[in-house]
Amino acid sequence: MSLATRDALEFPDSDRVFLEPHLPAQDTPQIDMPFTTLTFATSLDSSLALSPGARTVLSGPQSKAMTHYLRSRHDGILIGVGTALADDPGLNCRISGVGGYGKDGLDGQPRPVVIDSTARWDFSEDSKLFQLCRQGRGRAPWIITALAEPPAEKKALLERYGGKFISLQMKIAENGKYIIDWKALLVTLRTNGLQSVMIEGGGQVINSLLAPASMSLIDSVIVTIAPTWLGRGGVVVSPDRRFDEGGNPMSAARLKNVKWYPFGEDVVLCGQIKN
Ligand SMILES: NC(=O)C1=CN([C@@H]2O[C@H](COP(=O)(O)OP(=O)(O)OC[C@H]3O[C@@H](n4cnc5c(N)ncnc54)[C@H](O)[C@@H]3O)[C@@H](O)[C@H]2O)C=CC1
Ligand SMILES: Nc1nc(O)c(N)c(N[C@@H]2O[C@H](COP(=O)(O)O)[C@@H](O)[C@H]2O)n1
Repeated sequence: MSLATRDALEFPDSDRVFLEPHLPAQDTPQIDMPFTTLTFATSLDSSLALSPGARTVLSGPQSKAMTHYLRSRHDGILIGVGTALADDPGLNCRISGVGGYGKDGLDGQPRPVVIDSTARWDFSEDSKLFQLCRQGRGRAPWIITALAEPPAEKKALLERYGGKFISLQMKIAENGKYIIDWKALLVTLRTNGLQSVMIEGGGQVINSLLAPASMSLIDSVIVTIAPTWLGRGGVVVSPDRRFDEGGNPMSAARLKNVKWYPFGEDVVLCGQIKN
């Protein structure tokens, strides 16, 4: 076995079948917006991680391979800067047979996209993403920022690896935080060539995307549920509650066309957001 394939993950054809209806069609071009999949791994108490700074393994081996297969089926993979800071993630696809893992080029490798309104991610040549770029096993990130002029040094490093900053106008909330317009972001990603994007997290990204104004932009939801409780204090997926016309609380969002697939010790839930 060659060095290139020794650490590759296997995801058998038999496991791919159930995912197909939930994935972007391979031969249907997306015109204005990319196909958007919301996908993450959660605990039984809806936590993504033990704390905002903690890289936490939830997926078992089979669902981890599934996540990498999903990465191979999307042009882009989007996270918030909180995840970049906490995890120093690779955000590449390690399925056997994609570019860098048994094949030349970068075929099957998604474009990492990081929402970082104020360009606070202090990446360097040592960041995992850039190591993978040097090894021919991943693409350089696009960083979505509210700054019209991102820091020159970071810009130069990014561009050296084929990445870039994308400046996008963002509103500022009362608490001083930038708020992205999800539709504008997705249109921008499509304009930049991405036909499909998987949104992995973390908590702030998912909770804001599941707000009434943006949840309809999600085409597919694929969630891995791991048989563990992380306990209080974790990074929780729990969007703001909604209220009906009478002021009574109602669910924030609900899925339709739901399918559950046991996968190793985990269960994978697929569905679409109910409008
Ligand atoms: N289990 C899983 O599948 C995953 C777990 N995680 C975990 O999640 C944790 C990180 O989550 P969070 O701390 O919530 O950070 P996050 O990854 O959601 O990033 C938060 C930052 O992203 C930007 N951002 C997010 N939403 C925005 C919006 N609507 N408008 C403008 N900017 C926005 C802001 O700069 C914000 O500070 C990490 O511990 C990571 O390991 C992350 C992804 C997947
Ligand atoms: N699917 C899934 N299962 C878990 O248990 C996880 N902790 C995550 N986290 C996400 O994957 C990123 C790490 O990716 P690399 O392995 O470094 O490529 C991490 O940053 C989260 O986005 N996902």
